[in-house]
Amino acid sequence: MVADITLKSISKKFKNNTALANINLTVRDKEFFVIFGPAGAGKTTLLNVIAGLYLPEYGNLYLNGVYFNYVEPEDRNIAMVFEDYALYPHFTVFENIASPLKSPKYKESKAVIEKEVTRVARILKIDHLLERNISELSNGQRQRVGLGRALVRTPNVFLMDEPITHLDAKLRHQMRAELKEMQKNLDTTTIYVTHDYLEALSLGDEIAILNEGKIEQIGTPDDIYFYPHNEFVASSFGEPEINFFDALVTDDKQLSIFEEAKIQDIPDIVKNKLDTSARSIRVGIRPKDIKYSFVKENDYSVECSVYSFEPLGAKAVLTVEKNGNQIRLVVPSILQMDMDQHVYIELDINKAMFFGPEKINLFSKFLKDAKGEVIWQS
Ligand SMILES: Nc1ncnc2c1ncn2[C@@H]1O[C@H](COP(=O)(O)OP(=O)(O)OP(=O)(O)O)[C@@H](O)[C@H]1O
Repeated sequence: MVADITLKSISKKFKNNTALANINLTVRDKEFFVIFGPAGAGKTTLLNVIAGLYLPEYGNLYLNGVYFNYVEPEDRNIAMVFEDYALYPHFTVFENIASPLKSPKYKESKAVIEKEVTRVARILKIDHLLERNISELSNGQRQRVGLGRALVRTPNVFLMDEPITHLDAKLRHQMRAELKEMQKNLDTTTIYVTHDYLEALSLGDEIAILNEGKIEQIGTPDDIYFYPHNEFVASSFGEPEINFFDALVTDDKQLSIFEEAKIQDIPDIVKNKLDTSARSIRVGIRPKDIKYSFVKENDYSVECSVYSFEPLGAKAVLTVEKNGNQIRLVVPSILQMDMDQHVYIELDINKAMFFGPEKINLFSKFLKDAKGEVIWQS
């Protein structure tokens, strides 16, 4: 069953509040497509538009190239999985998973129901729990039953809205791997909403980043992490967050970030993009790409003072202060630094990203035309 979905110029308002503004995207058949964004970005609204629960004010939806704005939700063959599964608590796992197949629309035979429920329960590794009541399950097991109930219908498309957000960290990690494998086995187009960047990077074949109802970028996890289109995307992916520095472009096309220290020669490929007339640029460097030392090692060393030191197992997040700005680094946790202690840092300019006017990455591979349609992505 082929299921690709295209959204063209979709807009949706709630009174005066624009929840979605000119959304253009294509989800390819059998793709695991992630919609990522902060609270209130419009993620759930977008799923609801695809499911048919909201009609967009403007724009068209296509399923396999066929216009489907006015197809009723129940006729779209789209299964939605929410974080809150609303299971029947007094029924068994089997009965819960089987329930969609007993609805007037499907009314499957007993044999078909038995086969389908067993198939799905095996994929979700809950086949040993089929006779248990929902009230006797852990939260993680309940979430799987909820997924199972969506899976038995073999829909064209799955829509999943933060289905594992409230599981504990260990189980979430495990479920991430299982969801990915499950999707491969099921061979079904999946659109998955999350505000967790690790979930987005590990699950998505492609990720759309939504912010204030607009698409900031669409791309593969590598595109998003290594070529973020703008500062918003760069700062949304990575923990601790990427550091941004204001830099001055000098006449000889070098960069100056700190008065007291030089910056290594920037690569020619970057020089060619720099505009000396603009004079200022923002440099983004991830915390793992800044070195520390306790003595001034060379002309590139910048003296800072320790603002905070957070041990996180083997690694620690060291925050230092320079000229009133905070800079985050990842360091080994055995270092044990004291507040206000002096340290030196060195930026690895070869790992830096460069953001120009409008906070756009000079090396962005994400281009849109005047109508907001993506015209090029590597
Ligand atoms: N039924 C509604 N009536 C009025 N405003 C709404 C309605 N649903 C959503 N909104 C508004 O639309 C915007 C987008 O909301 P939406 O729930 O789609 O965001 P989200 O990205 O899913 O957020 P979250 O991660 O918090 O669930 C928000 O400003 C929200 O307040």
